[in-house]
Amino acid sequence: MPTHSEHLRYLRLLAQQFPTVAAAASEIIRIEAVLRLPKGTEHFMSDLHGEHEAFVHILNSASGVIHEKIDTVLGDSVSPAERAELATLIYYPAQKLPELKARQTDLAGWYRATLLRLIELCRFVSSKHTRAHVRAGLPESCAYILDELLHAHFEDHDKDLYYGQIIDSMLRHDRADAYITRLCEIIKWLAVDRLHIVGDLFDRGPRPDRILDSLMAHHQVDIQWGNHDVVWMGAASGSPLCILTVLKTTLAYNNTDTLESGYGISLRQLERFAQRTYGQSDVTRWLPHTDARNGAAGDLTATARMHKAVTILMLKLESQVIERNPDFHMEGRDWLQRIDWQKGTVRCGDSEYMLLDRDFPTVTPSDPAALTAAEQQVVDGLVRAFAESERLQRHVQFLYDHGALYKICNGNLLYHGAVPMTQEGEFAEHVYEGHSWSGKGLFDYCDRRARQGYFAPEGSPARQAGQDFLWYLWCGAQSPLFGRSAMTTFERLYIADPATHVEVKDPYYRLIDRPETADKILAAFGLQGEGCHIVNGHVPVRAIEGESPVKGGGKLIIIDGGFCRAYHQKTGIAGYTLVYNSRGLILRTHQPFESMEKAIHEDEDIASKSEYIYTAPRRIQVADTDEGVRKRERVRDLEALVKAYESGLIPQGLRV
Ligand SMILES: O=P(O)(O)OC[C@H]1O[C@](O)(COP(=O)(O)O)[C@@H](O)[C@@H]1O
Ligand SMILES: [Mn+2]
Repeated sequence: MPTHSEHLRYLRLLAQQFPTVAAAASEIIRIEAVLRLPKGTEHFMSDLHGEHEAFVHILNSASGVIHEKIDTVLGDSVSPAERAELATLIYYPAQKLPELKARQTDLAGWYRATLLRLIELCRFVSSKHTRAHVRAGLPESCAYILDELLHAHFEDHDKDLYYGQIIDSMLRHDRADAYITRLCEIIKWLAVDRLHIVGDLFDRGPRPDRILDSLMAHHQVDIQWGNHDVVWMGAASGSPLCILTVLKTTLAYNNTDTLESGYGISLRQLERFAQRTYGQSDVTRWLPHTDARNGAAGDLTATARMHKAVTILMLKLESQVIERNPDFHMEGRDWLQRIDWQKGTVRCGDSEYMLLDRDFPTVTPSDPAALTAAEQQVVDGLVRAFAESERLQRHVQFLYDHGALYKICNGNLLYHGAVPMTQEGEFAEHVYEGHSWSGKGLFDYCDRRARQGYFAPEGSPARQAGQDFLWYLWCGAQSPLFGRSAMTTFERLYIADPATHVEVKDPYYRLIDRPETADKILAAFGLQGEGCHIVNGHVPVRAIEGESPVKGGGKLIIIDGGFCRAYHQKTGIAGYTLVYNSRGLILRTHQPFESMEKAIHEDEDIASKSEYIYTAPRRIQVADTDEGVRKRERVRDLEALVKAYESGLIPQGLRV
């Protein structure tokens, strides 16, 4: 609670902005009007995994929201094919506009019809917003005309004539393309207020860097980090182990483009080292995943050699990190210390297994975690290249600025992985740095440690500890971003017995089938009530086996977007996204996306099914949202200011 004098000081500051009773009162009236508007639409996606084309399509189409608006506004008077064409134009104006223009025999007529349709649509999507909000988002060059088009009244004059005149003059001055493009952008902007990304932007798919560029251009986005994101954040922070881990996945998916073209990180030095060291080795086991083997045979062999080189480097650095972090309790996964170099076997759990690859030319058995001089050089070069990639640094800075381990927004709790639990359904306790953490406390602790890896002073022990923790968040058994017993990368590469490949899910994933688990988690994060839900990513939903993404009696939804092509066979469906508008929470089920090429030229949209999983008892207003809480506080302050004016405590018209 502020003291009386602090409060007065604050009111005097507010008085600078609203110097009279009239000014303060009209601001109160304006805010109260906004509070009664319907809540803006939120759009949720997760597990994008570098599939930028599918991501851009879902983003542009707002998971089908745009198409629905078109259907509502234009209805049956316009054919389905023309509506689909208009939808494509809105999604991809730069690519679709030239194509459509080239096809017209009466171009002026087409311009008129298209502009009129876009204006109608724009008026419809702007109806939930105040005029000031819409005006603030209009590009300066077109602001005046667009404001006129969107807000003109036609009580006493002819709308068609008025629009007709404006459009004619746009055509005469060759401005129609610019206005069409602007209108398309505004429709997308107004249709979705806020975008939530529930983790895993990186890995497997080709261009996560392009996804990040799109997100950075978005008007309002937040990110809940996934395990694949934190390891890239660790890599950009300068953690050698995180760098090798992201390289391992990148090479296994033959995605060197992400690094070389996307981030300007050259793999030449690594490639030469791999050629020198493993040139004579059989690297068949190290070839990229079968569905990622596009490229010449020679290139694939070079990739396989690099894959092997980084894996062995990764194992060495894992050994070092595990040793210096007893808190992680990962000694059982310190593989290089568990190998019998003479016999060529490894101890996994209580059993001994033959190694499938016994070729370790860079390992000294007495000190297996030590890097050779040549390996150290490769690692140093990579650390420098990651640090010097400006684009990667910009992207990771953005992930820190707009991201967190979890988010609470308008009654919903969003996180990527799991809240670690005991078999009995209690929040599991974990001791780090001598303190025990669980539930929300564990999430807050992990968030702090993740930031430490990037923000603690260069070269400090705190920074290294934070980076080690970023790696733990990627694969640790108690990491809320991972939620599995172990990441069995080593076992899959080196041990034939498939029983060792199993990753056991945290009890959380069983317990979320019960409604009380979701309620317990929500309560721990300070949320309760009908409208509160948990939005979770991370695990592909096996729709093919009848699994539903809606758990906990409807309180928890797993929305792995299923963008990852490599997983389509497992899920039998592309995935899920969520839309939360003023009427409730809508689950969208999407079929796989073919390509942007097809979407643009054949108007092929992603087929989606949509179902309400929560219907609000009445239309949700801005007043019911987090923004509404802030606005109501503002109203209270302004009312106090009015009182202060009326009682003479603060003189009106005061300027300092
Ligand atoms: O299928 P891939 O790409 O080889 O990777 C498998 C690994 O990915 C993981 O599933 C983690 O990735 P997700 O966060 O996307 O689930 C690990 O549990 C597993 O070891
Ligand atoms: Mn994940």
